[in-house]
Amino acid sequence: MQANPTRGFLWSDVETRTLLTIWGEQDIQTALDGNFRNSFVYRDVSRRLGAMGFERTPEQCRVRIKSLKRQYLLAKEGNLRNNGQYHKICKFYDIMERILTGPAGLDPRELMECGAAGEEAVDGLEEDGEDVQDVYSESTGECPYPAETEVKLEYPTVPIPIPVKVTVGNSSASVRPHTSSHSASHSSARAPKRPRKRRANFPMEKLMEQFLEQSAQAEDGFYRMEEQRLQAEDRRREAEHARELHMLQMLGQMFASISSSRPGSAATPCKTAPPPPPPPTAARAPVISSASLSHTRDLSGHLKRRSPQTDCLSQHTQLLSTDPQTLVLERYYALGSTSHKGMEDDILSLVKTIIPPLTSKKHKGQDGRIGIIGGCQDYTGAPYFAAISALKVGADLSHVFCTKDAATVIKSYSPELIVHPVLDSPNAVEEIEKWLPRLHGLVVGPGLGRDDFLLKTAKEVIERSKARDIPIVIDADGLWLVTQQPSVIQGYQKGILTPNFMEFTRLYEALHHEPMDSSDHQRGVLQVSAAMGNLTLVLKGEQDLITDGSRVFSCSVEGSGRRCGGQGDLLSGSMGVLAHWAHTASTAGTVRSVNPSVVAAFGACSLTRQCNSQAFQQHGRSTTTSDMIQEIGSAFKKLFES
Ligand SMILES: NC(=O)C1=CN([C@@H]2O[C@H](COP(=O)(O)OP(=O)(O)OC[C@H]3O[C@@H](n4cnc5c(N)ncnc54)[C@H](OP(=O)(O)O)[C@@H]3O)[C@@H](O)[C@H]2O)[C@@H](O)CC1
Ligand SMILES: Nc1ncnc2c1ncn2[C@@H]1O[C@H](COP(=O)(O)OP(=O)(O)OP(=O)(O)O)[C@@H](O)[C@H]1O
Repeated sequence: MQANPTRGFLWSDVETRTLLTIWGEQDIQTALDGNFRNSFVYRDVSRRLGAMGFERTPEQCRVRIKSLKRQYLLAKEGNLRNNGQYHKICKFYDIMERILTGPAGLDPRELMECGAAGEEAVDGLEEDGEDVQDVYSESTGECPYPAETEVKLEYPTVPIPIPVKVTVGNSSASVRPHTSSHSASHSSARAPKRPRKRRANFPMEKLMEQFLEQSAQAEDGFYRMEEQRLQAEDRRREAEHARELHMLQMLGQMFASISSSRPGSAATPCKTAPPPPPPPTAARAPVISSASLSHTRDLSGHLKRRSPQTDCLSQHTQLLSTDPQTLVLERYYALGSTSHKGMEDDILSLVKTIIPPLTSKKHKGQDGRIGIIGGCQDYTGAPYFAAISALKVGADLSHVFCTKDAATVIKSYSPELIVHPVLDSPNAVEEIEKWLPRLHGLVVGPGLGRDDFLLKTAKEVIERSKARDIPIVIDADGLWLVTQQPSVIQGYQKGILTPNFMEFTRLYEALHHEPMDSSDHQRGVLQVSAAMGNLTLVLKGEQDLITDGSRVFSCSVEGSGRRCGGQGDLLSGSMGVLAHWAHTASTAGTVRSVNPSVVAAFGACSLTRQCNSQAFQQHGRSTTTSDMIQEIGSAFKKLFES
């Protein structure tokens, strides 16, 4: 996804260039040309800009263009006079020049003669005070270049000062550059009429030029200060986050040492998972001294061969680790996948570190925009469950890309969802791709169905999302697609598969061409993950088994005996958000030595099970997925915010 580094009113160069490219398009220029009511055109500009990954309101686009035009006109003036300073005044001079003087563009002389106010008029919108020229021309009704305006006065012959009022914000200044008698006598004395004065000699123009230059400098200065303020704010937040992380790490160390000193804990027979086959791709962030590695360092630092038995001792060696996160996870592996309250608490504390703080400094969208690919005539509930769960977990916006006939139904379930009826349209991929730059996470499969065309579309969307480095959770019918064509997601480190037992069996058999040994799920998940290029995999069931091919984590937060359709959709929708948060935290260095996809998967499994438990306490046998969704808020708080 194209990052938008701009904040608030600051425009980055790349954003400005994108805006100019859009604004310079023939249809936009034609629509603007001579049109006084142009708000609809800027709505289109804003929409196109959005599609390129930059969120700006139509008004922001309009004001920015005005500002650029003002700089361009000023620079043009300088350029005409060959003082060579034009590029200093207008950074985007060349682009503006190309647009405004190109075959479809406006004649810049025309702009200079008449000012830009006409073209920039907008339905019912007030001027913003930014464009001094426009304000000037509006307040005086004159062209902003007074040298080009002939002033003809016949009476009186005594000198009368002509005040020129320049209004900026609340301040105004009266400038008396010349007197009427002076100009009147000059104009009447001349025969034949003198050619137009050179504008450079006209004091009013100089004044205006100076004024505009100063205002451009002030504007730049303001943006610079604002940028610095925001950077300082970022640094403060990062420091705060690092402090919190440090506290958590200390807690992790405490847990580790308590557990290792617990009588008999080191002697607990270890249920070790067998080492997985070597991963097909050079994998991920190092998961140090994993039990799956064939070597480890002993106390004296020598490399020695490791047997499965020595894994039982890893609780001791891990205490030497300098990285508390590694230390915590290492212990889980040593304990195998049996449910262990301490283990779950510890890994939940890692999940806590990826959750973005809620602050008033953020704007809508920053905590996540999630897309669900699914929803067809037969299945409208599944995509709804996934999308609403993403919102309830904390995503800011949730999009559903479904077939036409499913769209109205899904919309009617919830006004909170943004529903695109595009999945079965002939240009579905292009329609969806337009939104990809704005999405932070994708969930493919809930209610997708198995229609060939829809699966082909889903495949193409996965490919394009991978190219944009978007975390992708694949569930339900998306897994059907993966079973047919594993390469679609193989080796993609931001991919997570969430099969139920049935889906897992299909996948296993497709990859290994032999029946699965259903007595050893741990071995099975390690094999499938490794065959998929160390993809993160969640086998849902009585315990959810989570692996990235190097170790297996088990989530057995207490749920209930109630199974009903849609629980898996709640899981995949919430995982979409957590995956985005986890990868963001990983990029920021908050999650180290841990596969962020695994952290996200563990968080989503815990949350789903907690929701199930809470809903069951209230509704018992009649618990449905909707009841579980109602519990997301309090379950999240209980698990991750207490
Ligand atoms: N409200 C909605 O709109 C919902 C729509 N949904 C959507 O439906 C679509 C198809 O999904 P799916 O899960 O029904 O299809 P699939 O994987 O072929 O399973 C078929 C058969 O497999 C079996 N089976 C399943 N789980 C098993 C297990 N753990 N262990 C053992 N066996 C197991 C079981 O066989 P049975 O018990 O009947 O013999 C089951 O009948 C998909 O798009 C999904 O998103 C759902 O999200 C629900 C809510
Ligand atoms: N036997 C079980 N005991 C406890 N919890 C379970 C059990 N099976 C599933 N779950 C919980 O339900 C979640 C969803 O698993 P499930 O097998 O229902 O997925 P699914 O079949 O893909 O769901 P969907 O109906 O949405 O397609 C799991 O992550 C787990 O939390």
